[in-house]
Amino acid sequence: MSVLEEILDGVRADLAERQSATPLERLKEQAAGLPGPIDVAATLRGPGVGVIAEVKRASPSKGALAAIADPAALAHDYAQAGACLISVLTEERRFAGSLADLAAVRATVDTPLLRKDFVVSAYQLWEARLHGADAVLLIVAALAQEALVSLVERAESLGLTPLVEVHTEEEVERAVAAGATVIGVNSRDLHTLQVDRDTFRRLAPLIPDDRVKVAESGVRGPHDLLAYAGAGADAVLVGESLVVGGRPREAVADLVTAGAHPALRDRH
Ligand SMILES: O=C(O)c1ccccc1NCC(=O)[C@H](O)[C@H](O)COP(=O)(O)O
Repeated sequence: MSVLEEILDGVRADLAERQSATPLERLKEQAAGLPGPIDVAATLRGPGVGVIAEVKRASPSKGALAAIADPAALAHDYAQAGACLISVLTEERRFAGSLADLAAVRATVDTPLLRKDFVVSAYQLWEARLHGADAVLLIVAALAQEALVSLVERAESLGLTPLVEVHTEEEVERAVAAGATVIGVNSRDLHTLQVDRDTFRRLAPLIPDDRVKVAESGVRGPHDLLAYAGAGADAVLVGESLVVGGRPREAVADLVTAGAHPALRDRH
């Protein structure tokens, strides 16, 4: 069984428990009257190359990364440093995240938020909405095409922007066919966990120019952002290097400065 399949097994088991504790109808009632999410595709089309900063405590590839006692304080640092979107991992077993983290971050920053999880059901979209997300990750490798199309539509109907993640040529085709507006190329292979930054350079030309292109994983500093930008990225998603370096605010600020370079300003 691959790491991704193991993660998905755990996600489905935890989801079944939450669904039996709180039926979908109850979630919908709780979400009624919430302010509408921000249009994250429009945010990512802003000038320069945007920085999506991730609250990431642990990962299957590295184990524990950082003891983040106060995810809201970390997100506040990210926001102050100019991150255009904050990604909050909510998967509990392998990433040590939670929906409580997402809600705490929402209560603290106005920056748009991405619920970063392994979404397999519309129930998780309602949870995302209820806990303050503006966008949700949908991983093509984790979903059959019918489910992907349905989740893209359901997310958009709730005002959530789907960030549709791909890692292969075939997955790019599936994301485009599903109508994804924002497509993330993950340089990390979710089966082997190997990071190959060249993946973005290979796949980006296959993504139509009217879609937003996000380069995910493996950003160690401004030089990697600039390399992804040179290959056509509109934004980069960064986790590990921000939380292990001990200077998250400065690390995001350095990336934001690189992404705002005049040569990158009018690229959209
Ligand atoms: O990070 C992992 O080990 C991982 C393993 C299996 C599935 C997903 C995984 N990570 C999710 C991500 O895509 C990253 O958190 C995100 O792109 C940031 O990457 P990085 O900057 O390399 O931490």
